[in-house]
Amino acid sequence: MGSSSAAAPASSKSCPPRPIDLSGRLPIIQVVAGALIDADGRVLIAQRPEGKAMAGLWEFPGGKIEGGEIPEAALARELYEELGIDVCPSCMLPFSFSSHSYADFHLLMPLFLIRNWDGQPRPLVAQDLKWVRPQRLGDYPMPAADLPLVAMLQDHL
Ligand SMILES: Nc1nc2c([nH]c(=O)n2[C@@H]2O[C@H](COP(=O)(O)OP(=O)(O)OP(=O)(O)O)[C@@H](O)[C@H]2O)c(=O)[nH]1
Ligand SMILES: [Mg+2]
Repeated sequence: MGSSSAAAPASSKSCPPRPIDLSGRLPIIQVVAGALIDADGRVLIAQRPEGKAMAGLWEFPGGKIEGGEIPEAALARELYEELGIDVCPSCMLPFSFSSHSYADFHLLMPLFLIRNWDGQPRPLVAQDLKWVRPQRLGDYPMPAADLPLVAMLQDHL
């Protein structure tokens, strides 16, 4: 208090590089994703279809939040459209989120953990689905925004 020195906070020196664009030029895209976890503790990932951005990469099922939707409603809709399963919003456990600048948009994506659903997931949109042990998720190329989420899942599950 009262000092005019403008020393940077000590923590700023140790901040790891993060892919965030602070210029304000990027539109924010709000997406919601779910990590389905089966009885063996494996996580479901889906391979993005040909013709879409980031085709071939593996991701957590989900998609863009549409106008007026809350994240849980959007995720229930996306999981029905993409996997043919019914998930009750109260079974979606908020886990973490990604805030990541790609070249042309900034992604804001909450990730929910889901252990209960009705139906058998089918690749209605994805090229392929895989149930993967958390420690093996690194074997599958995923979008850059997902990498911190994968690390958190590996620590948590
Ligand atoms: N669903 C999902 N999208 C992700 C993940 N990671 C990530 O960067 N994204 C990006 O979030 C954006 C939204 O994804 P999406 O293509 O699934 O959206 P959508 O299901 O509504 O499809 P649509 O826009 O063709 O209708 C894409 O640019 C996608 O690459 C992820 O783990 N899951
Ligand atoms: Mg999608």
